[in-house]
Amino acid sequence: MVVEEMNLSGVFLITPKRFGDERGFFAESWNMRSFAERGIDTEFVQDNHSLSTSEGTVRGLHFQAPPHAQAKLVRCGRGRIFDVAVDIRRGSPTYGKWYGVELSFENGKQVLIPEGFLHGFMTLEPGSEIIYKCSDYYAPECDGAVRWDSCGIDWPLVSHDPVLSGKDAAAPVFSEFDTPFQY
Ligand SMILES: Cc1cn([C@H]2C[C@H](O)[C@@H](COP(=O)(O)OP(=O)(O)O[C@H]3O[C@H](C)C(=O)[C@H](O)[C@H]3O)O2)c(=O)[nH]c1=O
Repeated sequence: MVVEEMNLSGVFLITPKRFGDERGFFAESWNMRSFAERGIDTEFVQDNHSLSTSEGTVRGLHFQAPPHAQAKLVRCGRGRIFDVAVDIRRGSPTYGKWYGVELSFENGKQVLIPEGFLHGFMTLEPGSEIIYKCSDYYAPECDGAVRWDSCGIDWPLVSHDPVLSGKDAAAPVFSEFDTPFQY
């Protein structure tokens, strides 16, 4: 397993080892002990799985506010996505900075996004699925969102306007957003 810390402190790119043979491959997608040995000791309590049927679907940018803030360990089980994290911890030296990476079934990469970050992604192929672990349970009363196109993110170009949920289309822009997180 290769673990790299990204330019946003606390955001890690993880590439589990794949054991290939004539049947295909095997990989440990998460192992608490192996991750802790590499400095990632986040405890997860919920696993999520979403399918986006269209290329150019954007889900995000979302967060859960304290006391139910979530760290997430995100991987792409089918297809390809551009996954993004944005630092929204007031007082952070990287406040408002974003990090994006392509996650795919092919590259098997995962991204660890700490509490205090927005998370979102754009699908780059139809039928893309993400599977991601969360460090706290779903708490709709703490759910929050910022408009996907208001943080200066260099999203990949797709051939049409993004497919968005009503919630995401109506989310506030970053400049009008009052973060609940303190660095
Ligand atoms: C997140 C969540 C949702 N739901 C229910 C609530 C809705 O009835 C339905 C769809 O929820 P939503 O439209 O919020 O799903 P996404 O737009 O994929 O939201 C997620 O997408 C971004 C990328 C994230 O990082 C978050 O985990 C999450 O906000 O699932 C649950 O029952 N449990 C949950 O943990």
